[in-house]
Amino acid sequence: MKIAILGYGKMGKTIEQIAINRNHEIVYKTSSPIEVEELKKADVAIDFSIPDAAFNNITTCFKHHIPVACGTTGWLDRYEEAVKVCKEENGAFIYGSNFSLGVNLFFQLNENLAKLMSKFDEYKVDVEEIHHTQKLDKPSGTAITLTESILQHTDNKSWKLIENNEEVSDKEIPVVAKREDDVKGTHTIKYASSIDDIEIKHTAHSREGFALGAVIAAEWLHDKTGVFTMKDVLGL
Ligand SMILES: NC(=O)C1=CN([C@@H]2O[C@H](COP(=O)(O)OP(=O)(O)OC[C@H]3O[C@@H](n4cnc5c(N)ncnc54)[C@H](OP(=O)(O)O)[C@@H]3O)[C@@H](O)[C@H]2O)C=CC1
Ligand SMILES: O=C(O)C1=N[C@H](C(=O)O)C[C@H](O)C1
Repeated sequence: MKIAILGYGKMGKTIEQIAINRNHEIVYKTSSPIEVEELKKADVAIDFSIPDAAFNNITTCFKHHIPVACGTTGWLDRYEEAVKVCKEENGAFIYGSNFSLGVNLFFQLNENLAKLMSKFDEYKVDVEEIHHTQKLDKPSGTAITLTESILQHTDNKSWKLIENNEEVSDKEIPVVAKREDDVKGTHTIKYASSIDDIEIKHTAHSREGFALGAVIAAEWLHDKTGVFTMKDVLGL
């Protein structure tokens, strides 16, 4: 496939290496607003840019009928708008807050655990994410996906970002975001009671899992139209 990489930063560069190893050709890579004539050389685009750029990048892809896999986080307030444009343009779109196989399995584990724990009021849940200090958004997209899934399966009503030990109400899930040197991405879900704690945790050791998942998603998407998630790609 001919691939356009929108956002040639830490992830864009890792994606380039993995795509080349899988015999794809990178026909366009940019860290600036899209030049349409360059984009049109591609069969598929992969966006790992910045929160302020993702919506324009992906809707430009829809308008020019280039399928797009987007991993950029921190722009999700415009997700429904993006889906609408995709449908109007008969485009192809997959958004994943986290493209790694391990995290997508962890999403399933989190959902199953939330269903089980919803029957036991004595346990209070919290979510913690740790990332490198260059990350622009907080909490991480992955932490938001995990928390939204817990909300769907429990009596909790909303979540709250905790930065300075803020209080939370009984029905709020605290989401703690920490920034430490070069941490690639660590997510922990903890159910705590006065007697014991139950925790599940995913630790990324490198960016390769995210990048491989994104390339696999782009391969899967490139001949389709519609709006998809990694559950569709992985058959979960
Ligand atoms: N879904 C997933 O699996 C994963 C998602 N992510 C997400 O991917 C995104 C990128 O992460 P990462 O690579 O670490 O970040 P980086 O900051 O390393 O890369 C972002 C790149 O986007 C560039 N950029 C700025 N404006 C535009 C624009 N208009 N169009 C295209 N590119 C632009 C930046 O350029 P400049 O530096 O010049 O501003 C930079 O090169 C983040 O939102 C992150 O949360 C990260 C890992 C996994
Ligand atoms: O910015 C990152 O690095 C990461 N961002 C994604 C997120 O916000 O969840 C995925 C991964 O954790 C790495």
